[in-house]
Amino acid sequence: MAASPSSTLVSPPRVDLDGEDTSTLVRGTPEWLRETLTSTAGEMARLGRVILAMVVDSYGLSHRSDEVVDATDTNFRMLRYHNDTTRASSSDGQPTVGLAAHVDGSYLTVLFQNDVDGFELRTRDGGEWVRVHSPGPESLLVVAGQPLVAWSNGRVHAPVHRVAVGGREDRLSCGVFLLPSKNLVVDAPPELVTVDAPRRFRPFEYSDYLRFKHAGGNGEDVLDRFAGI
Ligand SMILES: O=C(O)CCC(=O)C(=O)O
Ligand SMILES: [Fe+2]
Repeated sequence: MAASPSSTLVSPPRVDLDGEDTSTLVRGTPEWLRETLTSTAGEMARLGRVILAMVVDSYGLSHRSDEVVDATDTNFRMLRYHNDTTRASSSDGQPTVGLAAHVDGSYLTVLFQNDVDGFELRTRDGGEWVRVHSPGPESLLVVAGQPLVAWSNGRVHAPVHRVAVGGREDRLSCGVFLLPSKNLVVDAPPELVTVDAPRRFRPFEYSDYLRFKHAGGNGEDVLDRFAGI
């Protein structure tokens, strides 16, 4: 059966890029690696912000992209999924899950993985898991999360995803989570609430959503339960 995520993750350091002192990003990490991590996380965060602005622009709201992008924070996280052959297959033929199915609580997540696949998306009808193959070391995966669903009044889809393990090597990944600022009120702009597309979510403070999500599990219905109208 599915292993608990914590048993396969090796001390994922959470890095607060917006902290006062970025040199404490990776305390206990050698200097040479610290610099690499800091610049990698910084570049991935920059890319995340550019993509978020592109999403806002794509709704004809370029005048709003600064206000959305400026009210964000970032987290950088590194994950290691052990290739544990004793748990590589289970009696019911289901893959071993290294990270349980969830929907992200970020606006966007920018992910990089080594060449060991394992990231899987659930199809929108909920019927099937689809493996996302990394096209190569120069590619990143960008995943939408629930705050973007709320901001876009339901236009953006935040996919349920998980990580399946059991390959020949450990899977390594790192990701930047582009989050609404903690006390930001996440709300769809008036342009996206129309007669044809009535309001789907009440405005909410991001920290309240996070508290609700952490208490209530990772189900894809979290946003609806918390703020659905
Ligand atoms: O490790 C991965 O590829 C996915 C990580 C992920 O989905 C998450 O941390 O939210
Ligand atoms: Fe995720």
